[in-house]
Amino acid sequence: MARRFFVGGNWKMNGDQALVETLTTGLNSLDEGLLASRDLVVAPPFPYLTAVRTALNKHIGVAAQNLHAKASGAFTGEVSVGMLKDLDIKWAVIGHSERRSLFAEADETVAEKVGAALAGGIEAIACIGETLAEREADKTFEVLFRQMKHIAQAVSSEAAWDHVVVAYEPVWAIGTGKVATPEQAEEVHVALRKWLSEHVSAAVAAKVRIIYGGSVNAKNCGDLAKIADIDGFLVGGASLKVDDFKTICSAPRA
Ligand SMILES: O=C(CO)COP(=O)(O)O
Repeated sequence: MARRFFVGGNWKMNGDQALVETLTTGLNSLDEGLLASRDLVVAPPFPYLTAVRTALNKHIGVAAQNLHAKASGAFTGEVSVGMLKDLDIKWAVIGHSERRSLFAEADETVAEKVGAALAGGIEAIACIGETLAEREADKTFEVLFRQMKHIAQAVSSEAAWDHVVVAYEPVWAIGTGKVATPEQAEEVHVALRKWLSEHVSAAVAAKVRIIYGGSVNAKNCGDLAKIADIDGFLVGGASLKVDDFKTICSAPRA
């Protein structure tokens, strides 16, 4: 069965109430057939989650950009899975490279968060990606497979993989304007699927969505969306521009 195309918009620490209004109005005007056939998800900063959830058409999902693995307690500044569920937030971006590099999230922490999200009924957009130095040192696959291994250990069953989207975001392509070529992204996506087939199962490898993130924009999304192994996008900067993001959400497959 064809994997359902997924487009996520990660606002990062950007936006305000005016953007909430502009973006939600714009996305609500997308074609109903498109909304029914794809997963479109936006990840605003925590303070805007409820406003975005309330304003958006129910066919469009809302994601947190992070969560804490513990259910509650003395964790100042953190947000639990239960709180997200309470606000009707069904998705979370986990292990984004900015969390890993700027907030010292180790593979183990990312895995714990993925496990907590799945256990609590939140769909995980689990991010992996190599830095430029790692790519240049020929360590791309070593790094990606290590990150995947930790994530895979947190997914308790084949069925649980239905609630995981893997986002391949090469760090050198994030916010740099240097998009991976369709061939570079395809090479990695194919390798990740092979890894899943060998280390999890052929069924999981066939069904799990592997999306690409890193300088995706309204111009380059068309070529990337044609690649069979690219099941969608995680978009940063361009997700803040309503017309560009709508173009990306609508990018035709082959
Ligand atoms: O990090 C990203 C999405 O999570 C990608 O960001 P850019 O699209 O701004 O490169």
